[in-house]
Amino acid sequence: MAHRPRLTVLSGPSGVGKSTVVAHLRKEHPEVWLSVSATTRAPRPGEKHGVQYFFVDDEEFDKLVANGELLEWAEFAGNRYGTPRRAVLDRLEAGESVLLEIDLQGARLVRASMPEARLVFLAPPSWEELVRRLTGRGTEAPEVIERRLAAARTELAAESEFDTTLVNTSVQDVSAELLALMNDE
Ligand SMILES: Nc1ncnc2c1ncn2[C@@H]1O[C@H](COP(=O)(O)OP(=O)(O)OP(=O)(O)O)[C@@H](O)[C@H]1O
Ligand SMILES: Nc1nc2c(ncn2[C@@H]2O[C@H](COP(=O)(O)O)[C@@H](O)[C@H]2O)c(=O)[nH]1
Repeated sequence: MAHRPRLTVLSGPSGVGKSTVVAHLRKEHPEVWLSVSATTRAPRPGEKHGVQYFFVDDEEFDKLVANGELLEWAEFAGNRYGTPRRAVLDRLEAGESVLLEIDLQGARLVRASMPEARLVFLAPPSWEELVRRLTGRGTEAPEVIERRLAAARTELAAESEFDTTLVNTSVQDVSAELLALMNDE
């Protein structure tokens, strides 16, 4: 019997390894469909429009919101991020599984509008390791790292709102666990 279509939301503090885990999962299982969000954040070196994000300016983001084109959106550490609604609904309606990688505020909004969604929290092995990963990534200025760590304290305190927690000690192990959850009946 085919597994039923499922919306899976992966959240967790900035730097915990969400993108790394999802990239590993999709390399081994290219059939896993990940929603590409819109953001007002500037691209990091190597990021491409339409691949990691749809990079838009404030005016374009305002239009997406005004036209109801976002399933959810949130402001995170000084930038706005949102999930394009149509692409997600098309896949769910076609019976396919969908993966969203979004922040806590977005996860709460999805839970409110689509209670059947499965919410997965990715946790760091320790606070010190989270700081090491976020700092070691080398993509944000020190003041942005501070903002993201402040948000991380709030996100870690909300872990109990999620259906499942996965601890990101090993990228390989946790991506296999995530796939198993997505395929779970
Ligand atoms: N299991 C792991 N062990 C060691 N380092 C890891 C692990 N997972 C991810 N990392 C490293 O941690 C850093 C942050 O990872 P990543 O960018 O995937 O985090 P993120 O949760 O997507 O962050 P953000 O929410 O800010 O986009 C990267 O340098 C990545 O290589
Ligand atoms: N609510 C939403 N959050 C999103 C979305 N896309 C990404 N994110 C989250 O934003 C932060 C920061 O991401 P970064 O790429 O700037 O490091 C992180 O927690 C992402 O998961 C979205 O569409 N909606």
